[in-house]
Amino acid sequence: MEYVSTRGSAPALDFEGVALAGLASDGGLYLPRQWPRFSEAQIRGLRGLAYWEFAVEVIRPFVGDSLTERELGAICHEVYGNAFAHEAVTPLVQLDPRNWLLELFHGPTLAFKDVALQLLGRLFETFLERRGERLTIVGATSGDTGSAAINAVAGLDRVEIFMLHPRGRVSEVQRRQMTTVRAPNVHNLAIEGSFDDAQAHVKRMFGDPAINGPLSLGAVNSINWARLMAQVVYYFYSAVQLGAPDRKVAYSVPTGNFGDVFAGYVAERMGLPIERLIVATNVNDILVRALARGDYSASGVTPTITPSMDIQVSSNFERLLFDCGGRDGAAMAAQMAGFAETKAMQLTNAQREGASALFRGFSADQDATARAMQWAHQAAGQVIDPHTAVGLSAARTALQEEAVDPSVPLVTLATAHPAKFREAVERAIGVRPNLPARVGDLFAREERFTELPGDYEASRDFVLTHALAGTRGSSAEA
Ligand SMILES: Cc1ncc(COP(=O)(O)O)c(C=O)c1O
Ligand SMILES: N[C@@H](CCOP(=O)(O)O)C(=O)O
Repeated sequence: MEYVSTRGSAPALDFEGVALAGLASDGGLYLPRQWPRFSEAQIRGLRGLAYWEFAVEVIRPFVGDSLTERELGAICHEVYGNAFAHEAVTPLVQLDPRNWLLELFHGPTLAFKDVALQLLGRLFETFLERRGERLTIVGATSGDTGSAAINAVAGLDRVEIFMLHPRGRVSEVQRRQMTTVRAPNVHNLAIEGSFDDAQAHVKRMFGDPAINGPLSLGAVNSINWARLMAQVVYYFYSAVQLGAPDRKVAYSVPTGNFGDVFAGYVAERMGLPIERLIVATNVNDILVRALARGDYSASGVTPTITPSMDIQVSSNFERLLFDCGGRDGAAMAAQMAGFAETKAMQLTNAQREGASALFRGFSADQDATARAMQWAHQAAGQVIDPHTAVGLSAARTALQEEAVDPSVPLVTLATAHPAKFREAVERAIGVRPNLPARVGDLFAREERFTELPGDYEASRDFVLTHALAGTRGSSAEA
């Protein structure tokens, strides 16, 4: 399998190269040159497999020669046979005759990010060991990617991780899950600004020879193709349980960086009968506007009770625009250069038509989010987190507005455990969810992180000096 950049000028790479490179050298994002296709018979053949076996089947075409069959099987078995608290890994829960939840929060850090990052950690280990190399990971988080990535790579000999989060804009549980990890290869940086600022710094580091040269940088954000690949698996797993390929399925996906919902798009491209993908956002609704009117223009980020989705520049939207817009790398590079300058762009007709064939966008404000938490609790006895509630609110709106075929099951992705956002949950439904025992004594452990100003150079220079000096774990002053 060969991967190409959305901006056309970076070298094509194999899976191992893409997993280690993160962002392409031209600033673009890697995608498979062609989508692998599963026939209906192949999809039917997945029925009855355990999650880890599903993962092997769905992931295999993307991995190509980078892993042997035996290596891929061993990694998937180790990750999905052991690291999750539910035997089904991502169980389905029925809410009413039409609505389902796909629970993605049974991993070690209680959010959907674990599903991919537990795998990515093992892939890094395998590839770096094989090459005899080291990797400096730079990541940006609005809370969940950071904790899941740190959990996945803490203690690995060949990896050093620097995680930037926007100071004061993640939940306390999310922050503690990052800052109480004592492994010497983990560095937490709390920067001034929003998640978008942190993400912009990280992307800039990949293109900055002052740092990506002396250090070999790697990514754990969804700019890394391997993240999305692992997320495709649970679309297949859930759709097959609900009757695919003989029955269509629709999904509502709480969305920020457009990674999770893009994985649904990939599943559809591979032949899974997905009838509709609902892009559910909070009031930071650039994606809803883009899908409705072709207007992708970023304004400031409004803090909400769904902080992980307080995002206005959605990395993976570029992957969709590239794929729907005719895969023209030069045109995509020009379009993204315009956006970098003006923070606004208009989708082309091809991009709009391509996207609207499958996607619809709906946003939920704070009241609608609280109402969805209340409905899930009262109607189905389910305590859900506010991000999931944004997805559920959008799902219910989509049904009312007939944006989804009434005969297909509609699955909302439950992206985080309610205990990660227990203040917001308690305010909405009067129930304070308990933290599962697997997160341990989170509130008794000492926090360690470094506060930095919001300028790019402060973050870059911190990473550079600490990684080059090899002072593992020294970012622990605060
Ligand atoms: C709990 C939660 N839900 C939803 C999202 C949005 O997912 P994506 O960024 O893949 O669109 C995130 C963060 O990314 C998250 O942490
Ligand atoms: N909500 C995310 C933001 C980063 O998204 P990613 O999927 O690109 O890693 C977070 O929790 O950090």
